[in-house]
Amino acid sequence: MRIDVVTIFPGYLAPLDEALVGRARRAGLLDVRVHDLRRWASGVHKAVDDAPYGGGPGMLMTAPVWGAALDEVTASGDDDAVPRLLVPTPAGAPLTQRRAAGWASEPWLVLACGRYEGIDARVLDDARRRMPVEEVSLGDYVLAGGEVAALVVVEAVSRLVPGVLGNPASAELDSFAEGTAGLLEAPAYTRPERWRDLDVPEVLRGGNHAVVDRWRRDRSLERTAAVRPDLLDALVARHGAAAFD
Ligand SMILES: COc1cc(COC(=O)c2cn[nH]c2)cc(-c2cccnc2)c1
Repeated sequence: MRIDVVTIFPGYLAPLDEALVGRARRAGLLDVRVHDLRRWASGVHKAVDDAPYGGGPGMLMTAPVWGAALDEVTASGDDDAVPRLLVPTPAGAPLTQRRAAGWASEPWLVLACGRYEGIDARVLDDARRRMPVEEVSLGDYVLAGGEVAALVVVEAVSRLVPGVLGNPASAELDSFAEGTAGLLEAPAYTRPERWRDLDVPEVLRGGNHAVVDRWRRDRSLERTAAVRPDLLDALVARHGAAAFD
């Protein structure tokens, strides 16, 4: 999978050289390219922003700069390959595991990192004429730019790309993955068996997998009911009382 990230702060994407994503890049599983948007800005100041029409606070990133950048980045694929353009923004649809899983099977993603108050709307309108475009929100808060959100999206997607995770089964049992039917993960333990007078639950130290699975399911239900009752409502709506089996 190829992932391009366009930003005025390339250094913000340095963590993509580290750990899971860094290893996957070096193993040739991911082709991640970071581009400095100012490459496509003109003039001595390489301006990428201007005042919003209609007034309002702050500045917006201009269409000509983004248009030139996306034209070059999205034209650099094999033959006539077309990427999916993802734009982190508070005005986007929520990032979910399901959406990340869908993107993990795409051959090519481009992430556009907004700064200031955002990007001239015509940039996405124009891009939609040539490629799929999705706006994605990490949550109901405002960041200073899309770079941190891009790191989240790249990591959430990359760990689902075949071969990237050493143990693919762990992705199956993520919270929110289909494998756990949308419940939060149960508390987990490892050695030592006793630590600061706290013991690992007895049931986990036995070998009975059916009993362990039941215990984990019960703890997941408890935890989900306590912190995410909305997920439980969705589960019951989907499966009825069988959700608690
Ligand atoms: C592309 O347009 C954007 C992008 C971003 C960066 O992303 C986030 O903040 C975010 C992504 N998920 N949740 C939050 C921020 C603004 C923005 C800034 C100030 C006022 N209003 C909007 C605009």
